[in-house]
Amino acid sequence: MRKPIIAGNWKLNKNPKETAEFVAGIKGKLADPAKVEAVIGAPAVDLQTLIDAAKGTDLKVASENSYFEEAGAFTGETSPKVLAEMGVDYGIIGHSERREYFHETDEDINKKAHALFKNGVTPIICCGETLETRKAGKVNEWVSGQIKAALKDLSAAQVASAVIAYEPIWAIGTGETATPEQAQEVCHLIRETVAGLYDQTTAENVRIQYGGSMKPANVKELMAQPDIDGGLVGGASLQPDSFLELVNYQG
Ligand SMILES: O=C[C@H](O)COP(=O)(O)O
Repeated sequence: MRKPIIAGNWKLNKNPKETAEFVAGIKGKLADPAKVEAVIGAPAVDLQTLIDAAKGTDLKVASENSYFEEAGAFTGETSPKVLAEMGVDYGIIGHSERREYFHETDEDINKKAHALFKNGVTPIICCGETLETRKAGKVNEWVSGQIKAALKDLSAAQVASAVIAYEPIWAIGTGETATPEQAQEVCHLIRETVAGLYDQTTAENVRIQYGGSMKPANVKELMAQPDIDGGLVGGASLQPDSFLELVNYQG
């Protein structure tokens, strides 16, 4: 049985003061952690504040990016080893904004996945197609290609414990959400891809999130889809009330 996982991704928003205020706003109001996992992904400069503020709550913490090397002459990068030492639970990697604006490749993302696992941080591996790719009818080959590349040489046990986020780029921050059927279709394809690469048990264990304008108004119908196990949420994760509505979608 896969536990639902609702993860906020704040992107380049919030400072440490706003981070502490946010956690104060959700304290004591999160869903039963046995029923749903609540995660916030914050900018690197806010992570220590987030970790400190989240102590004693059920909120888990994610980095938004990390490098594939642990230390050395890599100015400006974030070490997966240090993230682990700090107590970060999850590491978002391969977000389409990283791929587009920072030219991250499938190979980089695979190396980052290995580096996170090596340090005991669970990756949230993002994938998803552009509108052009969708219009060209190439969603399946595009997304399954991203998944195959991202998972290269990971063990079945690692993949079973990972989270994959399907985020159609045309639905990110646009207010335009994929229909539950569209989201389900691709999340199912991702699970099938994992089954083909590994086995049925691994595919049944890996958690798959949908991301792209998920909000309180559509969370229930998206989460009702059999292959959607959670959400990776940008805009609607920025305010405590809206994040709480998402995390508490089961009522
Ligand atoms: O990582 C989150 C996604 O990019 C979705 O962002 P959004 O909820 O603002 O559309």
